[in-house]
Amino acid sequence: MIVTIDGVAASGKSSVSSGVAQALGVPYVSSGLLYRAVTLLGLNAGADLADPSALLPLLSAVRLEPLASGNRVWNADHDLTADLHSTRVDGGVSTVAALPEIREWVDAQLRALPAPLVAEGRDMGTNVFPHAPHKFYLTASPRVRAERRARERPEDIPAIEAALTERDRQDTTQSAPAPDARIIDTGPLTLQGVIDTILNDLR
Ligand SMILES: Nc1ncnc2c1ncn2[C@@H]1O[C@H](COP(=O)(O)OP(=O)(O)OP(=O)(O)O)[C@@H](O)[C@H]1O
Ligand SMILES: Nc1ccn([C@@H]2O[C@H](COP(=O)(O)O)[C@@H](O)[C@H]2O)c(=O)n1
Repeated sequence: MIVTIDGVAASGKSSVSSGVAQALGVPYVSSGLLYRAVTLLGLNAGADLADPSALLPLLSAVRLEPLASGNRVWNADHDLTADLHSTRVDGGVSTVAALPEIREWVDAQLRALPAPLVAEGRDMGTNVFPHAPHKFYLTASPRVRAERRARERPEDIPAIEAALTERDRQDTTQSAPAPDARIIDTGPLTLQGVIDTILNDLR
């Protein structure tokens, strides 16, 4: 069984997926972490983030470890996870994610993972696991999402909102909801409310 949870930046995908996965007793995978890892390694290597031939050689030892409690991304024996959610990575990840060769590499990592699984990202329900029986798509207004993100990163809310809106724009190509996905506006809901909405659907 595979559950896909897609949505725009900071819509709650990771937090909701973690809660759903823990309730189901299965792992969840945050596909965005793989794109973030490619971006971080590219930045650290001084590589052109638009050049797949500069990025792919950096990925030979990268692997994602999906756990019900959270994901970890390793480069050989170096845990990258703590460095993946930063404004620096946010600024380059959409450029990396636009590369077909990188999307192909990420998709292969994801499809190699065993079911059952909760998979979150932008295109889990449309491209990576199109035959998943349960698909959800999370939305919320840019301002709501910025206010939520501001609680994690002490930055100016209008600046966060502008950055999220720009990332949404750059991600448009891969971010459309699957036609058979249930769309959930998370704005009026608490985090637990979104998790419960999905769990009730799965019963
Ligand atoms: N329904 C909700 N109500 C209140 N806070 C929420 C809700 N959903 C998520 N949050 C909070 O919003 C923040 C962003 O959530 P999360 O990181 O899960 O989003 P995301 O879609 O995975 O983000 P990104 O796309 O950047 O990876 C977190 O602090 C999370 O706890
Ligand atoms: N399935 C996906 C997941 C992510 N991306 C790109 O990665 C960026 C970071 O994703 P988060 O979920 O951690 O915000 C995102 O902005 C996309 O550029 C993707 O293309 N496909």
